[in-house]
Amino acid sequence: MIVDSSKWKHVFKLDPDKEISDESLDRICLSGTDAIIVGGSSGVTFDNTVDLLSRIRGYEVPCVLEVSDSEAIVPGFDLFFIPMVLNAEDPDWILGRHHEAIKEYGAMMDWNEILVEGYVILHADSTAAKITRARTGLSERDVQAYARMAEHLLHLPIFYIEYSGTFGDMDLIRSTKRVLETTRLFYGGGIDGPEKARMAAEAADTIVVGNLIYEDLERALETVQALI
Ligand SMILES: CC(C)=CCC/C(C)=C/CC/C(C)=C/CC/C(C)=C/CC/C(C)=C/CC/C(C)=C/CC/C(C)=C/COP(=O)(O)OP(=O)(O)O
Ligand SMILES: O=P(O)(O)OC[C@@H](O)CO
Ligand SMILES: [Mg+2]
Repeated sequence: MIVDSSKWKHVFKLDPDKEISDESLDRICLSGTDAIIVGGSSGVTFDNTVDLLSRIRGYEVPCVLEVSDSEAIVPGFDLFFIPMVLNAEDPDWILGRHHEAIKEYGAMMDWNEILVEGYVILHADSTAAKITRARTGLSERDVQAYARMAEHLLHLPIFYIEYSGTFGDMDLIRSTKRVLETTRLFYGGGIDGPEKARMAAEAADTIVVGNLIYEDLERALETVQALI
């Protein structure tokens, strides 16, 4: 069965490069979140991804692999999200790596399971920004233009504003959402509890909670309840 991500309001992002106990994972998977995304910008390997998938697979929650390294593509997820970093200065992260991966896996890919995310990375100090050499000093009009490109030029299902590690500008998220019609707006970055979860959920379609899982599990779980 193909999972439908178009109604998700809250997702947790688990990093295969970080440790999580069975008890914490159990609470995350049973929290009522709409889905778990498995992904990270560094240290993601085939082995640590298989390990995390096999532990999440015991639960019913939909589970997505957000591919950041073609050596760590593991079959068996419900969906695969493929980031395309629209504001990357290094074109490798827009289409280069994707071309290499499709050369290798193209013949065996089930395209119905694959969703491309148009990413705009805005936190200059994040690993993702450094790796991709993201142009982070963008104006509101720049970001809106990327959103329109994602929707109308590229027909992408997801536009992802990534502030990984810091809480972003909610006015920018709101004004970007206004220019999107069908493409879903994902927001991630610095959600450190229910208050910010609510603020972000009012501005974006789907919010992503990552680091907080590893920093304060109780508050991470409260971000799910905050949206109910
Ligand atoms: C049968 C079978 C094997 C089927 C699989 C088929 C399949 C899914 C094929 C995929 C084909 C494909 C097109 C793959 C893409 C390959 C690839 C490497 C693309 C590049 C992705 C990319 C742009 C990565 C850059 C980094 C990035 C944007 C990562 C996204 C996640 C992110 C930002 C996480 C935040 O990370 P965190 O760890 O929290 O770090 P910081 O806060 O420090 O930034
Ligand atoms: O880790 P945080 O800052 O919550 O960010 C979530 C997600 O957008 C990371 O890709
Ligand atoms: Mg993280």
